[in-house]
Amino acid sequence: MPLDDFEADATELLETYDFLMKFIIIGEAGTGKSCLLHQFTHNSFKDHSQHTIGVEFSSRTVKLGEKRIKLQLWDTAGQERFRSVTRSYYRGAAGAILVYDITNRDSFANLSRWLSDARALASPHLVTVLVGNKSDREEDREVEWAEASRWAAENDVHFLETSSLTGDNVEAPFLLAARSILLAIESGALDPDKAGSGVSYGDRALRRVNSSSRLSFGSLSGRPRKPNTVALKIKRWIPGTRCC
Ligand SMILES: Nc1nc2c(ncn2[C@@H]2O[C@H](COP(=O)(O)OP(=O)(O)OP(=O)(O)O)[C@@H](O)[C@H]2O)c(=O)[nH]1
Repeated sequence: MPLDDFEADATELLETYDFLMKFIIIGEAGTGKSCLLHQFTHNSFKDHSQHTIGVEFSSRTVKLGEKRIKLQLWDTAGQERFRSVTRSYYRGAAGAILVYDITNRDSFANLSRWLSDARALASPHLVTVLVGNKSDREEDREVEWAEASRWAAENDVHFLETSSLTGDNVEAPFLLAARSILLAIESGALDPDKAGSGVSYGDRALRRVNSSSRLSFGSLSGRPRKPNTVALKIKRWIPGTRCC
């Protein structure tokens, strides 16, 4: 294959996706949200992490089965003084990664407040994963795994522990949330076409429609999309002539 073709293919693979999902990362200041996200997006520990000011954005595309999912990741500041700003980013989130620090009991005690805020403001189908971070500091543990697991079950959220320092389990919360959201789409509980769902169809899905005149999501969605939502007409206008 000529090098140019190969590069075009590689670029296309990197940039195309089936679904775009909005995620928020929330929880008390200092629990390791930014470091968790940095491990997930850069595969390394973020040295000398500073408090987040307001909100920071990053993204990563993951593969679940045949589906490519682009995750839009909004890392929010945990400090109280930014709360009104950060809350405004909850709107339309499909997934929430709710982080506490296993060595800090206060960060666990405040979880209910974070969760109720997120549920009030994000997508009605919000999928939440509770993350107990800093699992590498076992000797300083203040929150037992069993207690957190119980809280998660009572509040209907997924749960796992991670270490942003060692990288242990850092991909799991994001993949778990994305998978739950995909299942909700498949079951018909979540409609990506609906405003505020926190999910939208990606360019890969659209391109497949353009090339085959029908959408193929395999088992993910049996419902065909309206053709007029994907047809894009571009008319060329030459200066000096009448347009259209
Ligand atoms: N040992 C250990 N330290 C961690 C881990 N994750 C983060 N830290 C440390 O915890 C501190 C806070 O990390 P951040 O990622 O900045 O915390 P944050 O939740 O984003 O804080 P805000 O932006 O203020 O909300 C930093 O000193 C990190 O080095 C971890 O998994 N293990």
